[in-house]
Amino acid sequence: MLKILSGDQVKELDRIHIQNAGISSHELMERAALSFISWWKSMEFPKNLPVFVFCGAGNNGGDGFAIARLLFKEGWEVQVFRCFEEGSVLSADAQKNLDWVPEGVLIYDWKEFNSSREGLLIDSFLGVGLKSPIRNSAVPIIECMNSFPGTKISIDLPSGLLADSPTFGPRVKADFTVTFAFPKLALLFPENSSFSGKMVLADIGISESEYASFPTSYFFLQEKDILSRHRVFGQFAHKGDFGKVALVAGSKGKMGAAILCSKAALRTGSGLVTAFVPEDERGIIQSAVPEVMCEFDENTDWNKFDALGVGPAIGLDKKDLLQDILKACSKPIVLDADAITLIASNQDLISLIPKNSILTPHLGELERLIGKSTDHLDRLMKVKEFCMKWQLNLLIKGAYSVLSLVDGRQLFNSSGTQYMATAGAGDVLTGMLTSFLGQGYAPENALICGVYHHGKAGELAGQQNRRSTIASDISENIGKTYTLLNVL
Ligand SMILES: NC(=O)C1=CN([C@@H]2O[C@H](COP(=O)(O)OP(=O)(O)OC[C@H]3O[C@@H](n4cnc5c(N)ncnc54)[C@H](O)[C@@H]3O)[C@@H](O)[C@H]2O)[C@@H](O)CC1
Ligand SMILES: Nc1ncnc2c1ncn2[C@@H]1O[C@H](COP(=O)(O)OP(=O)(O)O)[C@@H](O)[C@H]1O
Ligand SMILES: [K+]
Repeated sequence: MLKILSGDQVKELDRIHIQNAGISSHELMERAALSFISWWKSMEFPKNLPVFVFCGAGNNGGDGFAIARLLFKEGWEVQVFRCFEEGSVLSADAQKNLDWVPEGVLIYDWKEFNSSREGLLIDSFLGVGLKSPIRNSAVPIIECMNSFPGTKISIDLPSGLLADSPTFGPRVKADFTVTFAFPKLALLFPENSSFSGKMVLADIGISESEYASFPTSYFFLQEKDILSRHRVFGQFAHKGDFGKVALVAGSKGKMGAAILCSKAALRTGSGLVTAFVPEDERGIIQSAVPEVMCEFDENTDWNKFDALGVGPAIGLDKKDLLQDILKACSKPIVLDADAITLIASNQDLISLIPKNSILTPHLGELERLIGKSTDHLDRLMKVKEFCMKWQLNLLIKGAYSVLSLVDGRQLFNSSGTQYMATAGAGDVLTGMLTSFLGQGYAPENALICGVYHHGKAGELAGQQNRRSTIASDISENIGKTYTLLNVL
């Protein structure tokens, strides 16, 4: 799994790679520029537009000079805007790339930029080299770039954004950020999304083994990490092997939650799914999902199930039931929605939750559970502490959902789309996670597979339906994610 390093560790990573690959730092910069160009080509920007490249004096600027040269070679009209005084000392690789800027590319001072011209703007002013809030002299340069209404693409980081700590000063508001080697932590924070735009990860040929010596608790979960986490079932498998799960969900007026999570559990592959619902409401779910069985007796033996998912729309009057379930269960379970709100307001319940269980709060539920956070970094630290203290897994839901594990690792999920921000998407996830647990997956693998496939199913649903996507569409696409990832 790809490690997310801090901005400070980039130089050391480069040094290791340069040594291993037997290339120069300048060649590595060229690779970064070439990787950017291959993304650029995939975007099919209109060729009649000129490209304005803002370059700083460090290696981020060096990337910009190299990109300017390569785009010019591809036939684009390119202009470079210098974000430093003429005669300044540049980093060695930036100077070399400045020297290589072809004659057809005109170089101007940033103050000469006319922001009302149509074009495409590339921001390679400041990258991970920025360690403190930007100097006053740099503020107008960022304001100048932000005054440009067209598409802005930041290289590695939007200039002004600190790589891994909260930023308060001005920063470029990019439409895209093409970041090299690994996602810089700040690009994954919700509060920075209006600055980073869409993040694009550009490979520059550094292998994961070269990250081995770096300590970090942050990881980026990608498609290549998923298949090996799945269990393989043989030709003679029977429905018992695929697990018997129960979902405690739904209440009068909110039976949809029970339908969504039970159906998602079936679609994820559970052999037998029981919905534990109010008896008076059973007709709704039994006609909507005939494959699902129902139970109503609160004194049932909860341990007869291979896995339990508890919480979607059960109502906040179900504290006693929740407490009974937590006391009775010996195996890890999935807790979502109202179950989390109940636990948040009855914190003595936390110690009853079976170790290694999975909690899936959205930001509102999380705040009820662990209190307010000043920013996402603070939130990550608080959640990590919570998970390690109680030996629980917790998912912070949203774009780049964070899978916070019992041992302190925090994995940022790369699948998903804004079209999943729709009622019941979380209920579908609860069904999926419960299903994987019931199929005998270790909680960590159930969480990884559940969250990744949920996001992928959401992407497929979103491609077909865009903003008309509803939670049922996510469920209907779970099967396609198995085909896509070649899960048997
Ligand atoms: N492995 C990688 O990730 C690679 C990274 N490369 C690039 O190299 C960049 C890092 O380069 P550098 O370490 O030279 O750093 P940067 O180019 O990000 O920043 C250094 C520049 O920032 C200015 N600066 C520093 N603090 C400032 C402040 N408080 N206010 C205003 N200006 C300030 C300095 O004067 C200097 O001009 C990356 O972001 C990336 O773009 C690529 O060239 C090659 C491979
Ligand atoms: N912008 C987004 N990008 C990616 N995933 C998202 C986004 N918004 C929501 N999601 C996902 O959709 C699900 C929503 O869950 P939740 O908020 O519990 O919804 P509900 O309570 O309506 O079921 C989560 O898995 C979340 O990660
Ligand atoms: K930049």
